[in-house]
Amino acid sequence: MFSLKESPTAVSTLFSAYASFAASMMLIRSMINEFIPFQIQSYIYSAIHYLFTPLSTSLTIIIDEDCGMTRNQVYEAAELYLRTKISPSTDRIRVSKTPRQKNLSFTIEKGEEVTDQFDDIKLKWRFVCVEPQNQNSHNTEKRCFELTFHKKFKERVMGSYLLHVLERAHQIKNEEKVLKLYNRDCPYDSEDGGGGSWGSVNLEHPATFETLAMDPELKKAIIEDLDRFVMRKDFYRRVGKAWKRGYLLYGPPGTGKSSLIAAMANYLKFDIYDLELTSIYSNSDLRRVLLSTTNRSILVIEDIDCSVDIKDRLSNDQYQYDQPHNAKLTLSGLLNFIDGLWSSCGDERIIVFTTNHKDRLDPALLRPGRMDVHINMSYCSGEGFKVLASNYLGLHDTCQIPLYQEIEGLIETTEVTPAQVAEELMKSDDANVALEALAGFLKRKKAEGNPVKDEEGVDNIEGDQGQEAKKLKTNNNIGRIARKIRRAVKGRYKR
Ligand SMILES: Nc1ncnc2c1ncn2[C@@H]1O[C@H](COP(=O)(O)OP(=O)(O)OP(=O)(O)O)[C@@H](O)[C@H]1O
Ligand SMILES: [Mg+2]
Repeated sequence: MFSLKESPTAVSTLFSAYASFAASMMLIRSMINEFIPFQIQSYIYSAIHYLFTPLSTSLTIIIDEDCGMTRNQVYEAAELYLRTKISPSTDRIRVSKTPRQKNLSFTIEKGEEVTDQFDDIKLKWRFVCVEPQNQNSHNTEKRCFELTFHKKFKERVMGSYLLHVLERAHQIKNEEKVLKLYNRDCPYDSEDGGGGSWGSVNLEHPATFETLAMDPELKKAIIEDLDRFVMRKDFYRRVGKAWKRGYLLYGPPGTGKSSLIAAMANYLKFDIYDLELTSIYSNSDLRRVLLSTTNRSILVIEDIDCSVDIKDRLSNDQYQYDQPHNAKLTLSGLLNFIDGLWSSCGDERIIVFTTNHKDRLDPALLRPGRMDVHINMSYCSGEGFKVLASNYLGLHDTCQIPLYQEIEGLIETTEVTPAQVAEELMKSDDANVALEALAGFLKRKKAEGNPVKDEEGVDNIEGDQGQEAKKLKTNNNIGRIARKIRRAVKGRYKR
């Protein structure tokens, strides 16, 4: 060992050795350029490069922005994923926001690196942009991500890690998605497309399954049904059915039918298309409107019993669809129409009909198998009141409130809708005052002689209508309906 300080002669020897090595390399290079054909030169250079470069232990995956004409989904996923990995050491960050995004989004700038850890694997991401060489060319810059890691983790990165990136990106996209409420009366929004027939506003309905006052069993059954539906892509494909599901929500006004639709949309992150059948004048119109709806959406037709006059308007259309000559398009015809369209071009579609009068519906619509799930949205129950008291007054521990127990008893025997209960609870921020108001309201209702439920929750209306009303209005029925739905759903998927 020697130190440079101690031995100036050693330094000069080192420099002269380096100078003669550099001179010989230049000589060899100029001889190669002079005497060896160009094609062979590149082989020689790559062989020299191979000999003098130490064997690399790392592997780099290139993820280009585009694959041919289409966007590379892995690139898109990486872009979203890396937003969550920006660390304090990152020097430059880009910020953006589109109308479809709830929050600002941050991305790394070109040349920046981000590190990640997946179990015991250390990974390094780099964002690379290559400017077009010719400034006048129409080519835009080429962008890609480089993902570098130790070679020994190749299998795990290619399999589990990249899948993890895709899944996480999907979650982020869902969390950030601004849901849209499409309506044909809303002003047309060019950014949202919709084939020119739908306008849209942001869906800002705050209803969620947590805030819905419903029988807990029924709520659970609906959530399970939705979960199963979205996970059954392969099932629908295998059995050759359109990947869609129909719900019929029925019950008196103010029982939460529209709120349930909003809760479903918020839960699934599906947009809502609110279709007024009265605004449709022909089959071709209907087809155009339906074709311009997107996948992962809920098509809602409210108050379907009030839309019966569609029969006459649709029957005059010159483009009769799947209908015998002179036949009128019925509600079931409309459903066949939708089925036909969606089995050829729609995925992950939910259709919801609502009505206050199930008894007025076309029997074809109520036939088993027509709408997949029938949900009775009924009057407020004790369980429903609990949810509303917690939502509106923040009441959780209610054992100490005698008035609360009294109200629970009154609600079980009086027909009040959740909307009416909510209105009373909003009368004061003081829980006691609000509960007083509600108790007074319930007592007045009872004294006014509103149909009162008997012990089994069946009211005392007589006659045929009464029979139907009994089914509609029975609070205690909800649990049974929930069990029925579960059984029906299980049976359906077993088959
Ligand atoms: N089950 C419920 N849970 C929580 N809030 C409810 C419920 N039902 C009604 N509400 C409250 O009452 C309001 C009206 O309810 P909603 O519009 O959902 O009723 P609806 O059944 O669709 O009525 P309609 O038959 O008139 O369309 C809601 O904005 C909500 O505040
Ligand atoms: Mg409604």
